[in-house]
Amino acid sequence: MPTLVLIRHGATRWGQENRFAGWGDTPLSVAGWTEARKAAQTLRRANLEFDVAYCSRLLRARETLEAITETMAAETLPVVVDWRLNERHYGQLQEVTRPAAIAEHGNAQVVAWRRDYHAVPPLLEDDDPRWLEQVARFADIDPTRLPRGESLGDAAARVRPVFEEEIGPALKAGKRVLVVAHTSSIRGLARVIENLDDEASAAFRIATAIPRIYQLDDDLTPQSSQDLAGGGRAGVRYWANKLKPRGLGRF
Ligand SMILES: O=C(O)[C@H](O)COP(=O)(O)O
Repeated sequence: MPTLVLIRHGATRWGQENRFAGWGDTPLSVAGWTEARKAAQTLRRANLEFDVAYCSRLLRARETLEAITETMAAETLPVVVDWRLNERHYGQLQEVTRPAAIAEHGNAQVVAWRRDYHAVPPLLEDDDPRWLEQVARFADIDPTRLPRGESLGDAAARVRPVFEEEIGPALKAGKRVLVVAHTSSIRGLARVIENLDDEASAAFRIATAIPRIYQLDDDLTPQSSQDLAGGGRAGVRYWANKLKPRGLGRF
């Protein structure tokens, strides 16, 4: 039975400061490194091993994967780094603290930008230093393909082909797959895997550095999902979710 594990990166420095991160390249905080290593220990205790890892190109995801492979003594794990697994692009909100954004735009607007599936935050403009830095950081990608700000739906549409063209075929080929990404790129993957509608997609949440394990059938229809919380002496604790049949929304 194909097994897929999704992990959101560990806590970050900007997260500590309550800043919108998006495509901004904030590193893990000390706590983030610690929780990423704990996630790896939890995976080891659950006897999970991988044949390939897919990772976003943002530093916080790559550092999380580094912590996991070091802790699991799996440094030779093949890794595919794909910018399409990056976080949803937060446009002009990137680096701004949530309180500052609310002070400028009002709470209702900020809530809509965060959780309305189709709301697009203000886009980065050509002369914005954040855009210029992004174009330099992704110099190998045609800049017309790079987002300047995305809705949750835009990000999900960007992520979908990574599942359909890369992760799905790897699973069908019998590979055990680990994905290290972000709230909204994982939201996009969960939308495909669990067949979520817009409302359920927008409501989707995943905690930092808590592995989510899907058991899939050979058609990649999920049979169960589990959030693997820390172990301690009691051993690994699972929160198992019985998935409803496709089309009935999120369990
Ligand atoms: O990009 C970010 O800052 C977060 O990963 C997601 O932020 P949100 O929960 O405010 O959408």
